[in-house]
Amino acid sequence: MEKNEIRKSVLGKRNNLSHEAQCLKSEAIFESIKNLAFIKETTCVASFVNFKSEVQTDAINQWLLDLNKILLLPRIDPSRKIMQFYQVTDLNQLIVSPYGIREPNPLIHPHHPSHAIDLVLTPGVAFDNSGYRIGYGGGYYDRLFASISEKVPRIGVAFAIQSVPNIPTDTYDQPVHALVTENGLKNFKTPTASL
Ligand SMILES: Nc1nc2c(c(=O)[nH]1)N(C=O)[C@@H](CNc1ccc(C(=O)N[C@@H](CCC(=O)O)C(=O)O)cc1)CN2
Ligand SMILES: Nc1ncnc2c1ncn2[C@@H]1O[C@H](COP(=O)(O)OP(=O)(O)OP(=O)(O)O)[C@@H](O)[C@H]1O
Repeated sequence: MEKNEIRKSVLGKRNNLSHEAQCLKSEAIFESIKNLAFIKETTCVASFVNFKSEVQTDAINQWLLDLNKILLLPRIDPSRKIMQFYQVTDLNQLIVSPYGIREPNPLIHPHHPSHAIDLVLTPGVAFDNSGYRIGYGGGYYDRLFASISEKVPRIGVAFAIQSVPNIPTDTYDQPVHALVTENGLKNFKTPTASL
């Protein structure tokens, strides 16, 4: 299947999860993330704010804040095709962007350089058995991963129904090192992954 077909098919399945199933699965994913021992060693975590039928991340983000992590959330500039991270300390201060994602407000949230990130919790539409991912098609995470060290752990956060056997790859595609779903954490055999 081509990327676009996979994107459509997985989004169809994800949109079909009941609200209750989404909540329960998101809670299970949060529990798995809490059990990741190496999070203790991180200072600066790039996370995301769920939109549409994605895994709900507010509880995860609040937990990171409660642990005194530097929490970075993304904001995109679609005309320049760039994504930047801002430090957020209060999730109530996010503002809704024109395409409907809650994002940091650059007027009050400090911009943070991406080289300071030491863990990336990564959204996605589909992930395959090697860690390759399909997102919403902007290439924002591919560009982020190309610009930071490969040693920085990148963990996909998704429902198990978003796992697919194989995604066709282009030269710019960047895999995640692991995927956390409601069934737990799965590590991929990537050259630099060591979780
Ligand atoms: N929760 C979350 N935040 C995220 C991402 C994500 O996947 N999930 N992103 C991951 O990159 C970035 C946002 N990426 C986006 C990419 C496309 C569209 C969008 O509205 N696309 C149009 C079609 C655009 C086109 O192809 O012309 C649409 O879906 O209608 C929105 C956000 C940063 N923040
Ligand atoms: N490192 C890069 N430099 C420049 N352009 C890139 C880079 N990586 C990806 N792109 C461009 O981004 C576009 C979208 O890529 P792709 O369809 O793989 O996005 P995606 O992984 O679904 O989206 P996202 O990462 O935003 O979730 C492609 O047209 C590609 O040319």
